[in-house]
Amino acid sequence: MRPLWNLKDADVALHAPEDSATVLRRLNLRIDEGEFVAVVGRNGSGKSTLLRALGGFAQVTGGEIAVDGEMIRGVRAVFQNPDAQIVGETVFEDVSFGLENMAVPPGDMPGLVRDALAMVGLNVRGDEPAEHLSGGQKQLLCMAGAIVTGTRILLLDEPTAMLDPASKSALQRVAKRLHENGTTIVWATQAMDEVGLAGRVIALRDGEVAFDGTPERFMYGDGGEAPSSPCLSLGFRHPYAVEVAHRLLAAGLPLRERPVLDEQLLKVVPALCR
Ligand SMILES: Nc1ncnc2c1ncn2[C@@H]1O[C@H](COP(=O)(O)OP(=O)(O)OP(=O)(O)O)[C@@H](O)[C@H]1O
Repeated sequence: MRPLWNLKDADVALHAPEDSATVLRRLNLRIDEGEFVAVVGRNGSGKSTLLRALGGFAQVTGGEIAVDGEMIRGVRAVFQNPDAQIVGETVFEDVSFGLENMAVPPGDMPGLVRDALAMVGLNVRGDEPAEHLSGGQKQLLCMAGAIVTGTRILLLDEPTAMLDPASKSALQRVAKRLHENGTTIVWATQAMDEVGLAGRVIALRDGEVAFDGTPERFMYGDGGEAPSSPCLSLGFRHPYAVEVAHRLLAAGLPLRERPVLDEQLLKVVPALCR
């Protein structure tokens, strides 16, 4: 696969080297086109800084970061604080901002904006002032503004943090669909129940990579039977499906798969009864 980012011994600081301490140290990571990567870690571990570095918004102060410049040009990011990203006065103005930059004909914009709003499940009028939206609705608005451009690379920083369960599921489905259509997604999260959406987990601890592997290995470790895992070592709890599976394994039941998502657990358990 085509590498989009290749970090070699990269140190990353938030601002110019002279006024900011290094946040990420000696990162060695390669992320390829088409990957869906979950970036996890406790508060302050450096998830947002990594996304900023990938988006070109943070300083690489040591080592190197090689990027596929042509692909990266279209990258779209949704960061944690939606208020800092909303640029339009109304919903329509905000979502269409990226289209204006791409010189999309004005006549095409209403349909594209409508589709993006429907896709993220934000049911508000186009002329609604953006400042009237709730925190979660603003998060969905930013997501609509990111996907309306048809971007092939999405950087999402805890995009479901402010969402109710239905909106959270809807946004996860959107990400899944975009990924199936080839979009590269880097998704920072603290919600262990969404780690299984990704094909790869990068866990950060104190600015360093503490784990890089599949969601299954993150939740079950290398042995699979013991109730310990990189997930627990990093201070997180197993999501429901993993907790149940660990208990079934501890009870001696022969699970053929290692579920990470609830829907995977729902397939594994009936197989035990056959
Ligand atoms: N604007 C800033 N100025 C100075 N230090 C900052 C700034 N933003 C973040 N930091 C520091 O950089 C480190 C990493 O922060 P970062 O936001 O990348 O972590 P995070 O894993 O995304 O955290 P969270 O889960 O709380 O969002 C922390 O030690 C934090 O204090």
